[in-house]
Amino acid sequence: MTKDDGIRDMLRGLPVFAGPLAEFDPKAAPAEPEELFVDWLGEAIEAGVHEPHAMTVATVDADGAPSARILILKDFTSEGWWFAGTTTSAKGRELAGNPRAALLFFWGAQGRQVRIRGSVELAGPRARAADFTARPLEGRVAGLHGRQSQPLADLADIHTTAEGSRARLEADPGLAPDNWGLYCLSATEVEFWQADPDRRHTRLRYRRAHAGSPWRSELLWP
Ligand SMILES: Cc1cc2nc3c(=O)[nH]c(=O)nc-3n(C[C@H](O)[C@H](O)[C@H](O)COP(=O)(O)O)c2cc1C
Repeated sequence: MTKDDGIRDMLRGLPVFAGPLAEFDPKAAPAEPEELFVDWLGEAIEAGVHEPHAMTVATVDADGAPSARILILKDFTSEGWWFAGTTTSAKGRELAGNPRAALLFFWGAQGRQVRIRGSVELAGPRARAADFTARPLEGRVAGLHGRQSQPLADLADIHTTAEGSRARLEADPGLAPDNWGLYCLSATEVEFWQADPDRRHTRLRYRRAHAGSPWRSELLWP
């Protein structure tokens, strides 16, 4: 047996949909996906899912090449799903060039994923600064440099920069980097996926032409 065979066997031996899984009756689903998202998020929190507000955010670069990373969901309002990071990071540059993204929530213990697609808008300067200043001190210390996604010459630079940032924030707690970005994704497509131990998974997709138009939903083959 080669080393590769060992990895394949290990992977194929891992359980999936081990449960106990959540249940989902699409016939009882609300007319709008926002309500169902809030229900599922609440159930993930209640079930003790680790970081249930962490989501994969996928963007594309100027060549159409996709890129994905985990971000924290900062808010969910009638406008959409909010997240934050710097406007000069890879994701910030990609969103400036193509303001569309996909979000993915995976709540594995319940056998659930929610897939969201839509357009993204950058909030205005006051909302962006307010988002930064509302962060816990450690988050502000870590983010004040505004150099997210730039090459780092030496690990020690993180510590010296953090010490400098802490001193600046202690002197002026209202400081925020100019390139702090707060983004809102307005969805045109939201799909709820519920695993079934017998692999008869349930998929319910909502779509609408644009924000403000009515949602239509349909079941999909798993
Ligand atoms: C659990 C978790 C939460 C994260 N939350 C954020 C976040 O809210 N904002 C952020 O900019 N990066 C966050 N990150 C780091 C990103 O995944 C990523 O490394 C960073 O945003 C740079 O990505 P980019 O180079 O594609 O712009 C988080 C990472 C993890 C694992």
